[in-house]
Amino acid sequence: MPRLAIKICGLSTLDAIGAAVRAGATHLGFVHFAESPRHVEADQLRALASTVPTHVERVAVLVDPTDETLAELAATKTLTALQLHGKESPERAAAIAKRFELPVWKAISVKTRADIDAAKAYAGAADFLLFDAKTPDGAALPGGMGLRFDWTLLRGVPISMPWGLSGGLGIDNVAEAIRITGAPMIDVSSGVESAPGIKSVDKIMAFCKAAQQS
Ligand SMILES: O=C(O)c1ccccc1NCC(=O)[C@H](O)[C@H](O)COP(=O)(O)O
Repeated sequence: MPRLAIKICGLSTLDAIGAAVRAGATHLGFVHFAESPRHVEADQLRALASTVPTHVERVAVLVDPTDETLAELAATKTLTALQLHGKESPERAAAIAKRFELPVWKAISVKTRADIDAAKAYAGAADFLLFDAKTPDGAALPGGMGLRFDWTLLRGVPISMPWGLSGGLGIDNVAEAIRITGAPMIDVSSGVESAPGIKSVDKIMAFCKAAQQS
């Protein structure tokens, strides 16, 4: 595993996947949430994820998924993790991990230090925490909106499990975000797009380069 893990999220084309892999992304994210401009159906996810080299992780991004949805995605046999981006409780996260036998990532919506502290409840229930910006009440999506939180909130916070930073990252701020937070893993979606849901090969390359050089 490289010093810094990089997840490019919301992929829906072979071109963008190829660029992310060539640029050194360690994780690729596939959003399965109908309201998202990045939504991919299970069949599309299977077709896309099956082209990804096995050394690159394939993460499905879901919002309060039912067991039926999870079963459909798990049946693609292409995933290496499930990212829960809704209001899933620690108990629900643990139940999903047990039933579907895949590592579970829990997205933690952050606005205040209390949100970060509350993430401790997922120790032993989830395998990975992804700190992302809290989207406003009534927002169309719980993620992928290019919003950032105050990164200094993470300074000096002991986090006892694997974790990553997300929310509003882009080519021009990713180095600063890593410097402030010490994040071992970073995740980006809209920061490498030319329009909502449209990934830019050039931006993916530039983002990974900026992160790797930080
Ligand atoms: O990206 C989406 O459309 C999405 C929809 C529903 C739930 C989560 C979603 N994205 C989750 C991610 O992992 C994003 O990469 C993360 O929120 C950061 O997004 P951005 O601020 O656009 O880089």
